[in-house]
Amino acid sequence: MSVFQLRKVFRSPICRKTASDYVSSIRFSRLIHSLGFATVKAKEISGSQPAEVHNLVQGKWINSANWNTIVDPLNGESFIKVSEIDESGIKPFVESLSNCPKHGMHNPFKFPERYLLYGDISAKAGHMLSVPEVSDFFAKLIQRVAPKSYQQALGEVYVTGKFLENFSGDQVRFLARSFGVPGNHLGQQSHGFRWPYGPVAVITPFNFPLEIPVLQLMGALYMGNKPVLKVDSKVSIVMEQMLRLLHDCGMPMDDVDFINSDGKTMNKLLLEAKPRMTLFTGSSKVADKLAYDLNGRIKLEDAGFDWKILGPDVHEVDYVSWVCDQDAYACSGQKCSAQSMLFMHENWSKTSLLRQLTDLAARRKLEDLTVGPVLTVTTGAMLDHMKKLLQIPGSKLLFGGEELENHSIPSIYGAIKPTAVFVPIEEILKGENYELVTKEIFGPFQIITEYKDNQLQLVLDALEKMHAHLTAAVVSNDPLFIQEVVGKTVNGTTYAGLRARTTGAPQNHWFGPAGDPRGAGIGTPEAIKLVWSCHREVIYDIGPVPQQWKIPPST
Ligand SMILES: NC(=O)c1ccc[n+]([C@@H]2O[C@H](COP(=O)([O-])OP(=O)(O)OC[C@H]3O[C@@H](n4cnc5c(N)ncnc54)[C@H](O)[C@@H]3O)[C@@H](O)[C@H]2O)c1
Repeated sequence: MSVFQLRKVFRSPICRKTASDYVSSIRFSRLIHSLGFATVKAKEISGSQPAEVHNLVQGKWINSANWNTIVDPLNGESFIKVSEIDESGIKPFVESLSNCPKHGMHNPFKFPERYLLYGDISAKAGHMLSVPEVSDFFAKLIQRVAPKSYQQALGEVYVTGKFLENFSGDQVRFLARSFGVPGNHLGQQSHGFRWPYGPVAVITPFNFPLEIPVLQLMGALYMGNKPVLKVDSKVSIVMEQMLRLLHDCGMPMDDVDFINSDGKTMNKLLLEAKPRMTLFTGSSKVADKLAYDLNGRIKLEDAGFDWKILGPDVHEVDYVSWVCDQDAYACSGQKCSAQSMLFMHENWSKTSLLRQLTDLAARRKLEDLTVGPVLTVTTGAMLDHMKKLLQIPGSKLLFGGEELENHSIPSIYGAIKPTAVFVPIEEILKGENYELVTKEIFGPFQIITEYKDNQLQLVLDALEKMHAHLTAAVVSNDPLFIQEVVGKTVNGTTYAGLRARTTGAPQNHWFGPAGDPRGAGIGTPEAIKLVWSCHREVIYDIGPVPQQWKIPPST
């Protein structure tokens, strides 16, 4: 949008309204036409009525000649056609990013009205996601492409809506709050500002098709950047629809570019367009490649091998068993925060915990998607991994370890029952086993081990050797135990206390890895400021020069 157009928008009566005026004025019409933005019907997408996903660049929805067909993860039908840009088609995206200067679309000295615009857009979009018809639409659309239970999918929409509500009104401008420090003499003051990077890129994976891209994209926009967004094509239909909702809520068409492509094409786009910052959420392998290719101009939310320790104090076995089951197997274990390893104090082995974990896992079924397709690991790969683990002395299969029954999940995806393999703690630490045991299996799969009172150091040694430090849980109400474990570990999102869990990335607390200077965060004001802005100091020194001042000797 040009300066002229922007001024026109802000002189328009709509822009003089407050966000809440606007929300109330649209409430009635939204209830009737709340899906006016949508171009697909979540439930009706099928092999005979395939949906189409388009690209957005320089303010226009475009197609390429190249259509990637996505198969329904539940039955293998070709149900979505994604218009994918190949390497020959990236020019408009490169040009679009290049048109954004380093100082961004807005900053505290340029178009501050846009902070308010994004407060308004967030208010409207947050409201839209709270309309049952709209939240149901997104929950069902998420379920179609990243199958998970309705409650898990709706949870994703809820968190996204609450996040948007959090940044309504003046909250976007408060993100860019500056501070001042008095100087050494009259007229001098230093001011610290949050400054945008300008052209940026957001790359996100398949498992949270709405929450991760919306939270990161909006953070980028709030701070004044111009993002190009790339979501895994398997699920990009969700963000395509969400962008249409955001446009409906007042987001200027040319503020965000949206590209569907394979990883290689996106990599090329990044090398040519040279975004000043890239936020990558996905596997550590791609993360490390991009960190190298982009000379470190990147922030990462990468793999999670997340652990939970059950401390020596045993309480509320039913509750803790239920949380363990949810952490390991909700969304078929495809949360980056899923519990990958459970360290159980021997006191817990004497309780019904393991039996309850077995029973809770057995309740999960394909019909309600409490267990379902695994989108990045095949059944064969998961079962092979299990077989390798079972060769470790003392290891045993606790439950699962079989393919799901009566399913039509295509063989490119995985379909196994929730699985737990026990491996003795002493064996985990052995050099020849450690890498195998701590390999992230992005599916319903966990390792369980046991430690005795005098073996806590072995547990801490195992944690010290891990390379990913995303989430963790210390299940204990013993403050000295919590202190010992939290003090000797680094995970970025650590829950401590009886109700501790590993999963849970709501909008109200920081979520992200620690122990890596490239680590990003998501969700909170601190995460947005860290990832999407840099510090700029302006030192005002306006004088006056003292009377009688004379040129001093050189120093
Ligand atoms: N830390 C977090 O917050 C978080 C959140 C979700 C998922 N994850 C992690 O993501 C992984 C699962 O997702 P995945 O297997 O689909 O990840 P992935 O790394 O294969 O893909 C992630 C995204 O990167 C794109 N991509 C792939 N190669 C690329 C390249 N060379 N250049 C640019 N883009 C490229 C993909 O198309 C996709 O959109 C797991 O390891 C999981 O732990 C982490």
